[in-house]
Amino acid sequence: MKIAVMGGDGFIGWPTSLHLSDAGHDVHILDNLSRRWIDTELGVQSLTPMDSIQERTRIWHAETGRRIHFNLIDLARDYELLKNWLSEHRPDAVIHFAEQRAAPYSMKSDRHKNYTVNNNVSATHNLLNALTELNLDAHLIHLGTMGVYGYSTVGAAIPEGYLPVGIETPAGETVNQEILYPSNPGSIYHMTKCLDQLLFQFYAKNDVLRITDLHQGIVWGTHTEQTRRHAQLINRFDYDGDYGTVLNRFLIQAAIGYPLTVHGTGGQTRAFIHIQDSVRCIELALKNPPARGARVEIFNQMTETHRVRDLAQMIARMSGADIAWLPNPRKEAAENELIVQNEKFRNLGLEPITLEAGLLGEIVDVAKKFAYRVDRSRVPAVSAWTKDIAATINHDPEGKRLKSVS
Ligand SMILES: O=c1ccn([C@@H]2O[C@H](COP(=O)(O)OP(=O)(O)O[C@H]3O[C@H](CS(=O)(=O)O)[C@@H](O)[C@H](O)[C@H]3O)[C@@H](O)[C@H]2O)c(=O)[nH]1
Repeated sequence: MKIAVMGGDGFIGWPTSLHLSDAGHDVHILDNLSRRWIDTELGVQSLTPMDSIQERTRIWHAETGRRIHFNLIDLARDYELLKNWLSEHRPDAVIHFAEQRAAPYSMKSDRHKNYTVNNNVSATHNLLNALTELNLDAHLIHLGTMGVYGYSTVGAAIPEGYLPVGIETPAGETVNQEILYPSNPGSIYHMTKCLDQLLFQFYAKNDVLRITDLHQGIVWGTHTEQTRRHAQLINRFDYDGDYGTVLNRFLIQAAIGYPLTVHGTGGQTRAFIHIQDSVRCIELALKNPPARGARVEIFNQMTETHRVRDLAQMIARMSGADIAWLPNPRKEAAENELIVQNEKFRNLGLEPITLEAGLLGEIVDVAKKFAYRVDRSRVPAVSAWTKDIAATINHDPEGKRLKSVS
């Protein structure tokens, strides 16, 4: 297949591009390199040393003989460029990662909120609009988030995208139907993914686009089979307070002797998936497109759920690290349960990498190896969800804002 990977220079886009190229597909990356600019804005860098995208694709070609093509295109701003590219190349599938994906970054300031909404919603809409205008029947796979469901569960399992409901008619009969699971975003970033869902629903109905939306949990790990092949193919690894996700942050914190930064009581339960399984799921989705005219196909792309404090305690036991119980910079439920249905990928043959089996290897491989590259001052998460919360947590130097360390 000819596949366009929008955002193919990012944390999941890059290993996905390699994985699909390795599987024999003709891969074309479209990316505006915004993650690299945001690193510069924030004054942080990936834990792992990353080469330019041109250099990465050159090494891939030297290693495998396969070409991955790179196009510097901004989906949100360069509509005509995007449309011209799609018109010329007419890909069989488009994988859409080209969005600002960090919740803390999206909450940093009014400017960051505007950027995240404008970038994410425009990128998604431009893509849908161009596919429709060009009459291009490419399967669109979008990387969505588990966060669209929210975390105020009532003890019931979260279905894969659609909720069966019974509505009573005036005649007293019950009409059964399935509706898109009610959105309940916890950040501006998550809100943009909820808006994406509506855009998909409309275009699938109105213009019979074939769309798959992957509601992914928190990704951990950094290597995939292909990124291990050469030092310069390595994936990025974010550890800073804005882009670092919880488990990868705990791993690097343990490696550098920094107390594990648990927000609040650590009672938040979240869904997780290893990066290797994430790229496998994307390939499975690619092989199983919805029919033309079908509703948006939705998968829950996660393999395990864990409570944040349980993860911290597990890593503390394994590594001897301390745990810091911090005031939570986010507005979120202090404690929640989370049960998620994920049978669709399991039925398609996914055999997940478990945390238990994979975790130690990740600590040794990546966190310890590159610990010397960490800037400790960039570890704290200082982006606050409200002005009131900001007043209580910001401007505290390392260590001083720890409520307690155990
Ligand atoms: O040092 C930290 C960092 C985070 N947390 C807590 O861990 C939980 C998860 O935070 P996270 O930063 O790992 O994940 P999140 O902000 O939800 O976003 C990440 O995970 C999402 C999937 S999900 O969480 O919505 O399932 C993806 O969509 C996003 O792109 C990705 O950045 C939150 O309760 C947070 O307060 C800590 O206790 N300590």
